[in-house]
Amino acid sequence: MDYLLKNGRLLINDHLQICDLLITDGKIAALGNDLTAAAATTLDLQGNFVSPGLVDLHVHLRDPGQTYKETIRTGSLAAAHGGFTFIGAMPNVTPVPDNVQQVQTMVQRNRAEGVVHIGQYATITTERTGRQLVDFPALKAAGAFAFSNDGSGIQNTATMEQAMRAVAEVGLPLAAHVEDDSLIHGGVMNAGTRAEQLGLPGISNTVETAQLARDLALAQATGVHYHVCHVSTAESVQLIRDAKEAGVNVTCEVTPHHLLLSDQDIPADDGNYKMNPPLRSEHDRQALIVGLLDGTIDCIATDHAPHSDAEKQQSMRQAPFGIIGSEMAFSLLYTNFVKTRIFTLKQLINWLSQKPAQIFQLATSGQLSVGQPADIAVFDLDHPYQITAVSLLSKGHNTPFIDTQVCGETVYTFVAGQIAYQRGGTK
Ligand SMILES: NC(=O)N[C@@H](CC(=O)O)C(=O)O
Ligand SMILES: [Zn+2]
Ligand SMILES: [Zn+2]
Repeated sequence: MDYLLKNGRLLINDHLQICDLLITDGKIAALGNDLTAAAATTLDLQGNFVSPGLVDLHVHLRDPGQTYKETIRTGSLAAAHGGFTFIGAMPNVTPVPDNVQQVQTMVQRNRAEGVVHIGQYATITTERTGRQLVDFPALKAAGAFAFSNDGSGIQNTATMEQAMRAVAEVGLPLAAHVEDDSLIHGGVMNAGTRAEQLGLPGISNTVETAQLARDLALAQATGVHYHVCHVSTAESVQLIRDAKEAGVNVTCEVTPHHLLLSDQDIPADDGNYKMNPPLRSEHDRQALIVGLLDGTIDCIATDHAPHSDAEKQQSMRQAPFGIIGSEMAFSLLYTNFVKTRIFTLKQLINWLSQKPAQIFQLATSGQLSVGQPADIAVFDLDHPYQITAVSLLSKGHNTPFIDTQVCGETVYTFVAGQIAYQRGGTK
């Protein structure tokens, strides 16, 4: 079906301006005022904001293996609910996409069962453990869009060095979860005064930065496109800033929760505040904001990590790491950073759309221009709404942001010109 979107507001020359947008054959066919198209279905957007579809380089779909937590279907519906039209699916699923057949299976299933575009990560090592590298060229040919062992760091330096050399050859990004296992000591939240008050074991910043420093040296030597997942500390931002200045081919992402919360916001021993990396200090949080604003941090990715209610209702000592993020990322960031004038709307959309698409060289451009695929999100910037558990399309409800009042509700998400989500539509 073709659509004529009337009276939306688009960012044109840094300003929101009323503009119509015509979608035909899955592409943006025209932009302008007073467009008409007899054959298209007309939708009056009533001044709502028309954005390029958002791009999330980091989600966990749990399928196959843990489909009680999420499936390709529910995870992609959650993404569409948040205005995302492309997501990168992490490979910490069972069976592991570490071989040609499983990567091909995942690529086919993502296409058949997902309601948004899905890029499939293959692992770096077999079974996402040990030192046995995957067959990088074969997995690229099988359809992997990048490589990652997300969920764990690569502990052995020689393994990482060889992986980087091989991934540099195939020309895809290597997305690293940086975490030195020998420094964790059973920590479950950020080390510091809040962990001491709560009597919980802490995770130091060096768990992340020690391995990051190692990796940056290896990235410089190998020339690989090294992408750092969920950067969380001030020291990491500085290391990446220095590396970029030295010409290292490094990019990185930050999550909404690390931008929004610090460990001081953890009210009690509550599993919904447990994620990896943990919520850090206020000093770290401020450094992440500065890092985004000065270009050290390239983009925002949710690290959507669904778990069951029963798993997350436990103490932080027992609950698994991770919180959901797809469905509230834009609203939370818009409300807390754009409405408060810390970010402009243009900056936020750049970090959530154009920039991630550009650094991973995706087919989706993150831009609204004639001829581009019609991957589009429409947001209501003006009317506040409440994030509620019942409104979520994810199987997971594990987020500290339930019952938060925000603006920026998704009204429509179009993927390749078709409606993937619409407000008030059926589940
Ligand atoms: N972020 C998390 O706390 N958890 C992720 C793994 C990961 O992103 O490292 C998960 O798969 O649950
Ligand atoms: Zn991770
Ligand atoms: Zn993750």
